[in-house]
Amino acid sequence: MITLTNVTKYYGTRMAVNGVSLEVKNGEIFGLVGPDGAGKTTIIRMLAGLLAPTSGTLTVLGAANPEKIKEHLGYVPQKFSLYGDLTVMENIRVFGALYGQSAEKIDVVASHILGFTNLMPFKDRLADNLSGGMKQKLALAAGLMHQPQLFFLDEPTTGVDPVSRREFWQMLFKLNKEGTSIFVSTPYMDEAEFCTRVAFLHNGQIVSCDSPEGLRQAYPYKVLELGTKDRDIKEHLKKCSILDINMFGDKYHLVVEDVTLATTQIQSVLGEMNIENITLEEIQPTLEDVFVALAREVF
Ligand SMILES: Nc1ncnc2c1ncn2[C@@H]1O[C@H](COP(=O)(O)OP(=O)(O)OP(=O)(O)O)[C@@H](O)[C@H]1O
Repeated sequence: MITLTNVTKYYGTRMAVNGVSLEVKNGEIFGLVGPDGAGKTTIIRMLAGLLAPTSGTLTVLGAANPEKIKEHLGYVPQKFSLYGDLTVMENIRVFGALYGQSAEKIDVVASHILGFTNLMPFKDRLADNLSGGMKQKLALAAGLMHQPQLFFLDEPTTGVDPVSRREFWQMLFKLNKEGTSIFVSTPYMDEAEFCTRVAFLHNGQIVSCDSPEGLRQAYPYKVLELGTKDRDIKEHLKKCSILDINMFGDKYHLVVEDVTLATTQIQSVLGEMNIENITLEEIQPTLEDVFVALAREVF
């Protein structure tokens, strides 16, 4: 469905994408995950036919130039422009018309898509008056008006609240189940869990690419989760056999090689300091743990 072979992209002298090769299969929800500036937008724009690689080759739905098959591609850019002074339905109709569909077809597809995205009750609301999450849903709806086979979404949930993010992903699952392949970029590690496969991008390079389960299995360490109200924990645990300490919500994830040794050391240190009411248990590494470790190796 998508292949990239040794694709590099420069903007002037700045290298944004550095020798990326990957393959995405029909039916996937493929996630491109990485921090700001990693090169996610550049890759998506090349795949959507809006930018040409500086070197390397790519194919999308078998075409070497995605521009030629754009009627089969959907693309929701990071900053999607809706018409703020038009209603939800009017926006949808405009995007349908842009793709050259007849008025009758637009009405049929619009009803389906507004139902699908739960936007029907808001069809007469001005786009400017929608919440951030609803604006993103409208962007998705607009991008679906020509019923693409392959859908590119560039950070569709950035700046959207956690509940709306979940709803948005439910929609992507539904869309995928109906047969649309999805290529989505996100800076949120928790969203990587929702993808069939994930490529972690760092400084324009793919550092790792696998299923969430595969990425977790390749993780070479163990993770202990420590719950404590103490906020100087890094300082206290300096002498323990811990490779890295990262905060996750109100807990700490301690990266260790030997769970038994580290547990004994941590309990002893915290006991000596009279730090009480702690919880300490080994947990499955999250993808965030995996990516933090990968990023550390790269830095
Ligand atoms: N038009 C441009 N001219 C020059 N440099 C650019 C241009 N667009 C992007 N870059 C640079 O290329 C690199 C990759 O940018 P890109 O937008 O693809 O990353 P990203 O992962 O999508 O990040 P973000 O979420 O911040 O957009 C960055 O260093 C960025 O500053």
